[in-house]
Amino acid sequence: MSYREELLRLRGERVAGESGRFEVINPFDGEAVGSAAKASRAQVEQALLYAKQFRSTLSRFERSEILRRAAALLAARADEGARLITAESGLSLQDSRYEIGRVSDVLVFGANEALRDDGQVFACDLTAHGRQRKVVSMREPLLGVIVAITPFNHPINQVAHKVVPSIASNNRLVLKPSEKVPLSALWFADLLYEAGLPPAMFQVLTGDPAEIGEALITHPAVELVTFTGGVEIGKRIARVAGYRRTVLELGGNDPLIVCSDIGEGAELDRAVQLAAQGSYRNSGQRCTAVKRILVQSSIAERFTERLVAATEAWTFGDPLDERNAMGTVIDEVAARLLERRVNDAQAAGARLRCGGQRDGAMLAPTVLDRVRPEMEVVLEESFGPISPVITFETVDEAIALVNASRFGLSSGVCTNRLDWATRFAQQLQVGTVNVWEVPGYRTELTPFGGIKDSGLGHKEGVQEAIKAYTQLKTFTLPW
Ligand SMILES: NC(=O)c1ccc[n+]([C@@H]2O[C@H](COP(=O)([O-])OP(=O)(O)OC[C@H]3O[C@@H](n4cnc5c(N)ncnc54)[C@H](O)[C@@H]3O)[C@@H](O)[C@H]2O)c1
Repeated sequence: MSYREELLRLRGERVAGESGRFEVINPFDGEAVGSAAKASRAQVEQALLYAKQFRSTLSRFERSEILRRAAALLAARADEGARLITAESGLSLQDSRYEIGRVSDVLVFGANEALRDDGQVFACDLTAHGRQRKVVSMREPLLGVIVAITPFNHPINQVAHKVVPSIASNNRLVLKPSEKVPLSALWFADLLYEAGLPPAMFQVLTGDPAEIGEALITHPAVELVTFTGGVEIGKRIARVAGYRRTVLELGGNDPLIVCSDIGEGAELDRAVQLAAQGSYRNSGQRCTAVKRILVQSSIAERFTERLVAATEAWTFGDPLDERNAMGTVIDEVAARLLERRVNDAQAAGARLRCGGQRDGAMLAPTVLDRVRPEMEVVLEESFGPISPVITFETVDEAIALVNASRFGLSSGVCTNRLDWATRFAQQLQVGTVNVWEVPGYRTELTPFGGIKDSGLGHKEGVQEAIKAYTQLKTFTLPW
């Protein structure tokens, strides 16, 4: 892949950053993939004012067509997009291709939702003091600008989940993508412009978050800040955002709970596959990756043996090699942190069953058992390919273990007992309970998001994001 020298997407033009440039490094081989512009605070102001003065008059049909054309362009360039994601993130091509498929779904759902008017008509003669009137509800785009800030772990899909609902609802959005993976966000922006998107509806500012972060969050033109990323930055945004809407999608520490009623036959293998996929796909860097595996003690040893076999069969290495299921984590600093947590857990009594080796930003898929809840590897979000196995005796204990976490994003449950599945669904303090699926299972359309430190309960997913990006106005009529 040739070196990409990128510019801002500002006021409908490609513009150099007033604060210089930064390099984007391939985490696998340490080579520079390209460089991106550092926007200045003055350029943040320019972008926001340009967006603020623009009011889109695109019809539902026109917005839907832009998104459909973008989906067609993406399909035609899927390989190019996947290779760019892999080059700047170290994710395997298998993972990157999967991500492109998800982005396509976001575009298609966005195109469909753009055509859907969810306005309601309410009769008013429903009570003794009612009257012969009607209340009609309708959605309008925000008056102010949307600012979106995205993390590194799904370089294009995180961006798609912000901008597609914004286009579908006729808003204007300014994006600051992760400085670790800015190139694929800019590539995706160009694809949307080519599909006919007016540039004022989507601008991209790359740069140093320490320099431009606060300006993006506090400028008076900004009505909504939508952020996906870690808890620390998310809470900081909540503190400084002031009187404006925020949507915060933060970290997770999701469990896969494996109950003994499934036995030790084929269903145990199914649970093992879910554990491995949930832990290692996307290099374990999903907010909803399996970060703790809770196994009922009577089947724990058989489960762990088979998980070790599945983990040793998980291919990893050069992300561009199509045979490898897994590439690197985002950088060596992240890999070293994971390695240290694995070592600390061992020192505190956990047993390393396989993996644990690190080479640069590459951490081998790793299974630990005899893990206790107070070990850092499970107490904190460990954003990488680690399967820590914790045992439990009763359903009550499993629920208490999950709920003791400060996170509350999603969960997966392997049981065939409806009474247990129902208890988990009712009592786990999380945004999602997936029975016989990984915690990360979702469609791009459906509501998604966490509680506690994982978020304030505002949901994403194309449909919910459109709700967050609009104001619901009512008008009443005398009939
Ligand atoms: N809940 C979800 O939907 C979801 C999805 C994916 C990832 N995540 C979380 O994201 C995290 C990993 O991503 P990350 O390491 O890129 O997260 P991060 O919090 O380090 O960075 C996220 C974004 O915030 C920006 N940022 C940093 N400092 C800022 C500041 N002072 N002001 C404004 N913006 C600032 C970064 O540049 C980046 O664009 C994990 O915790 C993961 O769980 C959550």
